Amino acid sequence: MCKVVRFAAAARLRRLSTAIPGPCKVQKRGTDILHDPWFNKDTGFPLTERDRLGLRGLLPPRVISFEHQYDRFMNSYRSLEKNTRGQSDKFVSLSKWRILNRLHDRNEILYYRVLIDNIKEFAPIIYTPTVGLVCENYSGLFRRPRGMYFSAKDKGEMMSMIYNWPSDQVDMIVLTDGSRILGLGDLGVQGIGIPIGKLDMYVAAAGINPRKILPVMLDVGTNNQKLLEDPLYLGVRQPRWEGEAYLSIVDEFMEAVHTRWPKAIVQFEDFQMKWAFETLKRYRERFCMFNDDIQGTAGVALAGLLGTVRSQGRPLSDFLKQKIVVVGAGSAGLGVLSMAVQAVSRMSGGSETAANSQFFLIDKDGLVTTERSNLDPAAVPFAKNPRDLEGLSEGASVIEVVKKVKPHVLLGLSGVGGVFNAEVLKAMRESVSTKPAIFAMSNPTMNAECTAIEAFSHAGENIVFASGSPFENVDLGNGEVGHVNQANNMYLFPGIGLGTLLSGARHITDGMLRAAAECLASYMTDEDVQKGILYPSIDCIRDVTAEVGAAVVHAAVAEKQAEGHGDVGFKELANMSKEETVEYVRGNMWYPEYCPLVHEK
Ligand SMILES: NC(=O)C1=CN([C@@H]2O[C@H](COP(=O)(O)OP(=O)(O)OC[C@H]3O[C@@H](n4cnc5c(N)ncnc54)[C@H](O)[C@@H]3O)[C@@H](O)[C@H]2O)C=CC1
Ligand SMILES: CC(=O)C(=O)O
Ligand SMILES: [Mg+2]
Repeated sequence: MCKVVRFAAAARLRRLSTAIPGPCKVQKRGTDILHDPWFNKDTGFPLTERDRLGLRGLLPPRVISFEHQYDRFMNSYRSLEKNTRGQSDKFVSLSKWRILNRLHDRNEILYYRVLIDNIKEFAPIIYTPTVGLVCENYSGLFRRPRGMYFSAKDKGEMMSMIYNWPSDQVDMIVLTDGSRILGLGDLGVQGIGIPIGKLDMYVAAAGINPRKILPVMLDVGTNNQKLLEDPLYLGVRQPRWEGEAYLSIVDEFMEAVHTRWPKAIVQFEDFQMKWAFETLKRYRERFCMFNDDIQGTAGVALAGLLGTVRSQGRPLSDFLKQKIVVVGAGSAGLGVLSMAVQAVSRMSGGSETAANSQFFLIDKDGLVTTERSNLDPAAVPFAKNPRDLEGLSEGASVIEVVKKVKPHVLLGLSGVGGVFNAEVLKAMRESVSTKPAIFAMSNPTMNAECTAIEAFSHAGENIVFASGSPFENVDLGNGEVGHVNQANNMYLFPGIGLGTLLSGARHITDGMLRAAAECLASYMTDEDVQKGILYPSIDCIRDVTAEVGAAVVHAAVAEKQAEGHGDVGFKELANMSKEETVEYVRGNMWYPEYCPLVHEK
């Protein structure tokens, strides 16, 4: 249950609301409006509006209400489900994505309404896992462009190109270079599906106005040979730019964006590790930006890790005693470790180096120690000194580490499906925890370190389980249910973005990110957490985002980062109580309703 009214119920209440939304100005007339998904209402244009906007005769005469249009769409969706029964999962998922995408291309208000009202059902289609399939097949699926594409060929042109985007105001940008799309690797230009999916989540969860979002692909080539040889491939056919050439392209993009929209927030998404860390360091003091894979994931994982302590019926201070094995030393795994180590050192009042002792890091070459040659600088703080290890050495395998350490938590961010095999999961039965936790956080589903069924059947029924992509709860066969949590950064990035926007902060600080994570960590009740439910249902995503957004606003005020937003200045923000801040954030969420269109020359 959400903290306030269940979101879906709230949405239904709004459907019944009789308040008429204010007018929207449109510079177009006639068919140009019907072809513009921002303004198109399909058969929903009232007759007076048809007269005013030159639409008479361009539509069938009957005016269909919004509710009726909504029901018609859902009926076609249900028919599609029925008609594709028995087909392959891939076929069914892509068919569902296509029907939603066609609506997105045609009528944004209706699209976002069905998305918001049915977020639990549609998130797995517009987001992980189906978005991964869409990216893999993007060149073949491509019908219409969405967002902007800046390529290596546009060097020197970006400052003017940015003005080709039709919206005067952009608040939220999600940017990728396609180099590490989920656990699917380098997908080049096809990775644009990720910014589109993430921004759909921004609209659904944070109520960012869809006219103020911008998905961006920075296409600097691809090292994916299969794509380079694919005649349908739509990206630049060249190996990826590297070094200074690469950075100069990203610099140019960031300058162009902030020249046109100085307050736009840029979320970096699915960059390969070296550029994820490098760009975060390069831009976080200069622009309002964050890296979701490093920072958003870290907060969601930390909230989950604190939840596992509560699930054992232990006080939070016991976090200092937890043994945690992280499998995957990439941008996500290292981001999680660095936030978790900071939390431990804050709780203990000790140094971050001392805090490291409870964490074990494993990458594709096994346990990471200081003996590793070519140790990545970002992993250095988490490398174990072999002197501190009893019976384990450099490169020890996952099973060796789990057997020896008997960790409270085994957390995967490796991008490799099945790494938590039956042997590893069975070894977790010897965990020192009363509720061993398995976090298989890699996406999409095929890349999860294990499935939910595997986890409950091999590691035991008393585990806590979380995955990055959704799995069904597991029937344990004894009348009990093994609860599946979705440990995905979607629980935080919308609130980080919205809170930053509404605070008017110029930068996203560690304190703002920490506030977001702590807010998520405290969202669930003790009763739920002790049942193994660490994260809220996705049905509550707007409510979660309102709380997280408010926590971010508060932190921005406390750190004197907030400059205010619109009519609400720093002083007003600083005078708001916690509840008032949540209401301020909630009240600024856009909600899809047809507005009366007024023609403006
Ligand atoms: N649930 C969530 O919210 C999030 C999930 N992810 C997922 O995490 C995965 C990794 O993302 P990044 O860290 O950005 O990737 P990355 O490519 O930067 O890092 C992958 C890491 O896994 C290690 N690895 C590869 N094979 C391994 C094996 N067999 N055993 C142990 N370690 C192995 C690599 O050495 C590397 O350290 C992806 O699947 C991504 O979808 C990423 C961000 C958020
Ligand atoms: C969820 C996410 O950001 C990822 O898998 O990369
Ligand atoms: Mg990502």
